Amino acid sequence: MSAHTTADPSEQAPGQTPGQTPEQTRLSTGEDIGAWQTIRRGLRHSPELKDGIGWTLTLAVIASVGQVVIPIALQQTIDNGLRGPGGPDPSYTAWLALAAGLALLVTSWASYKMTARLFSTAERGLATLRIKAFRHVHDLPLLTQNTERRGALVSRVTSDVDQVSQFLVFGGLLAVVSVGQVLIATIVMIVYSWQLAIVVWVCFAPLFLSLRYFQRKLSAAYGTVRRQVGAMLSAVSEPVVGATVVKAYAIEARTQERIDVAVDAHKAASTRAQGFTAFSFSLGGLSAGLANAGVIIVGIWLGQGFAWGEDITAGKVLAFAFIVTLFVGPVQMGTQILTDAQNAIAGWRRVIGILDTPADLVDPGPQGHTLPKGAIDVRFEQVAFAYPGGAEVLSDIDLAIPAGQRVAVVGETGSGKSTIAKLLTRLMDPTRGRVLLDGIDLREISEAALRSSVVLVPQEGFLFDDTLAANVRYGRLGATEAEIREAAEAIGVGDWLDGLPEGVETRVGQRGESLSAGERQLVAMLRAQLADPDLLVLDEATSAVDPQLETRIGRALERLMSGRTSVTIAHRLSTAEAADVVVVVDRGRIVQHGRHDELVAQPGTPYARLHASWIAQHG
Ligand SMILES: Nc1ncnc2c1ncn2[C@@H]1O[C@H](COP(=O)(O)OP(=O)(O)OP(=O)(O)O)[C@@H](O)[C@H]1O
Repeated sequence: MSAHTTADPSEQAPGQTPGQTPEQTRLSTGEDIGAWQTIRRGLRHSPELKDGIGWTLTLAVIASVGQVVIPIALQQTIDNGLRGPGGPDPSYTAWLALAAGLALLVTSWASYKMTARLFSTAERGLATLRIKAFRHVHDLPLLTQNTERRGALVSRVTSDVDQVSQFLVFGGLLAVVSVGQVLIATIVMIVYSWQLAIVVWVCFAPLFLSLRYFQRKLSAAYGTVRRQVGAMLSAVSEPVVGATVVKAYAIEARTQERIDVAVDAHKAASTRAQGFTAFSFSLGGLSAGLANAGVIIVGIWLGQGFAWGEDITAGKVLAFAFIVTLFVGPVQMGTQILTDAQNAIAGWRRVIGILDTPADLVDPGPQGHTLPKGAIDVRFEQVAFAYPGGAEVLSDIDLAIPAGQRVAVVGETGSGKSTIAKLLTRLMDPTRGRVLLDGIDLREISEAALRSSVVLVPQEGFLFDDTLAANVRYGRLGATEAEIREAAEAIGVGDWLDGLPEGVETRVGQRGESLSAGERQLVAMLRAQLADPDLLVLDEATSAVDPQLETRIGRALERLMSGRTSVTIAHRLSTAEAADVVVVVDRGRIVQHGRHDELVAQPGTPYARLHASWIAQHG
């Protein structure tokens, strides 16, 4: 199969640094979704986030109201308990202290409950979002998945969701409490002295007025930060996946350079975003300082009866100083929340972007056709295919394969053989024409029926880090050990299984590294045999294995194909020789079709040339 099929696009774009946005991505970036729309849609995707919100808000209000108990108690103690008309009143002061203590207990309990609830709701809601996004990634056609760098894709369902979670737990909590505190602090300030309340609000006005501006700046800045996190993860994960190549070619320095560029790009984006935060935070500090000074100066002025004839008490001025801190804290925190919110929204957008990307290989579902059991006949009718943004790589493909026939597809590298296999197994749909199985257009066959009747055995079947049995069961979930054995006997690999240290329970290691290349092929065949397809599409492995194993693989293949229609992308002369029909593909077109001996007898044709080169290589 061509390297393009599974290669990461970033590997194909040497000029592109990891810090750059991969422009070829076909996954929606979500960047055109507005902030409010993101929140609305995010909540729709994770309805759990709204569960019990009423009670959580009530707890938040209790927690906020409790905050003003101290300044009010202080004012009452000073003005009525200590400096009351009849002198100090200890029992009144004691009652006040008791009431304040009780209020504080309730406030702390409410605050604890609210935090716990926010934590669990946020985690539940976001777990759903993560699962949904990940499922959708599975539904996306391979072609779309492969346009996004893997690290970036992973970051969308991991670190991007984490940002949302962090914000919802901490920022969301603080936002609720802060708004409550500002409102209550304002009410209490107005009750105590509307003039001092105006002083405080005037000092904070510039900050409030500039919030919208900062929000826009921060939104853009954090959009870049989230993108760079994805780029950084791909830059790091790629060399880990390709560690063998990195080591074999001693390209650690170049790889490190790519990582350094990605890390630098991320640092630059983060620093820029935090610059805005620092500025708005300082503006908050400045406003707070001004408000404190203003309250004391104007308070004393009013207290001395210099202005508006107000008679403000010492208790009120002191209470005011406390209330200003209640007001300042949340407002300053607000700027931090704004920052977190922008980071979270940028992350949320990218997750929603995944969900927005259409799964363009539409599954007709239960309404779709199923295929009757038994060997399948295949027809390509005027099929053409172009990869997105590229020229046609297959044109005018007409091919009829009767049920049970064994077909070998041959051609030069890059001629389009693997593309035919991908169309036949509906990993992609043709840009023109139709592919029919038993006379039914592939697009009308339900995905479940298709996958149970048609199996693709790729050149390098991916093995998961698990036991051999678990890997083979991807062919038929729930297959018993006896069924696995039966399948192994059917393709003649039972004795090989017995020879493994722990039989079917032998662990295969990451990507099957504990097995040899040839053994991995046997596992792939066993998996296919267990799946029991009616149409088998094989991309013949090119890796050379020892002659004994080669014979065993050949025999297993032979048995695997028997009684089924099979289409093999052949790289070996022996496979073409053994096939009922050989199809020769040249530059995206079928140029020859017939039995091996007929074709080889046509000198000067592409098949004759291929044949000559096989003979030259293998004698
Ligand atoms: N994902 C892709 N995106 C863009 N072009 C692609 C992609 N995959 C393959 N191609 C192009 O399509 C053409 C046919 O590729 P294909 O993989 O079908 O060839 P092949 O005959 O199977 O080659 P090989 O024998 O080397 O595996 C080639 O020109 C290739 O560059």
